[in-house]
Amino acid sequence: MAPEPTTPSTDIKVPIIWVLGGPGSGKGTQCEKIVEKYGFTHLSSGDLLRNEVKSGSPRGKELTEIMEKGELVPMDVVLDLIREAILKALPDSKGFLIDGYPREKEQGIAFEKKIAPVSVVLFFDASENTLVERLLGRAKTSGRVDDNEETIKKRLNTFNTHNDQVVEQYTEKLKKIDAERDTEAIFAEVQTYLDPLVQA
Ligand SMILES: Nc1ncnc2c1ncn2[C@@H]1O[C@H](COP(=O)(O)OP(=O)(O)O)[C@@H](O)[C@H]1O
Ligand SMILES: [Mg+2]
Repeated sequence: MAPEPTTPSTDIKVPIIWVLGGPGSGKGTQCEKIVEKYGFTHLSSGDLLRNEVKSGSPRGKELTEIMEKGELVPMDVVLDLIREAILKALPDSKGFLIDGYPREKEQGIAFEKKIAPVSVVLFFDASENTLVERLLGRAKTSGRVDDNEETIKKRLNTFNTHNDQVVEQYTEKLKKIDAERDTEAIFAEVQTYLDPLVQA
């Protein structure tokens, strides 16, 4: 394997899309549809973290404790995992969907500094009632340690504390999308933001 560059990978020419929204806002659902149409590489920070946990590494064990509390894991860990995954997929990728990252203002700044500038920020906006309802529905089948009522409340609280500061850094790039609607209506709007990125 080639050694990792120590400066931002200025050779990333494909679009980078951040997918933001509270837990249960439909990020994963929309990313699936985006992958199907655009063939982008989907990287969910949550999945990367959960895979690290499964690997049983010391880093994974530390993460389990934090995730069970519904808190945010240290920024460098997430960014390293995302960076490794991007570099690995880069040779064949048409673009990257970064699902659930950044969760904090500093994470966004660090990403653009260490990896590459973001092309578009999709923010799926839904009320707290909607989020809780959907997560309790997902809990029946997901098997996720954090899909229970107590942790859900903490995750929503964590999200609400940080998200405003994340999104207020972006103006033109930020696309705030009403995520209370059905999946197809949301995806129709999503396409209006992504189509321009892939036109020659
Ligand atoms: N637009 C929608 N309308 C109703 N339910 C939805 C919608 N989008 C997603 N869901 C459901 O809500 C739950 C959470 O969706 P998910 O995509 O996993 O959210 P996230 O990745 O943002 O946490 C899932 O059970 C999913 O099927
Ligand atoms: Mg998800």
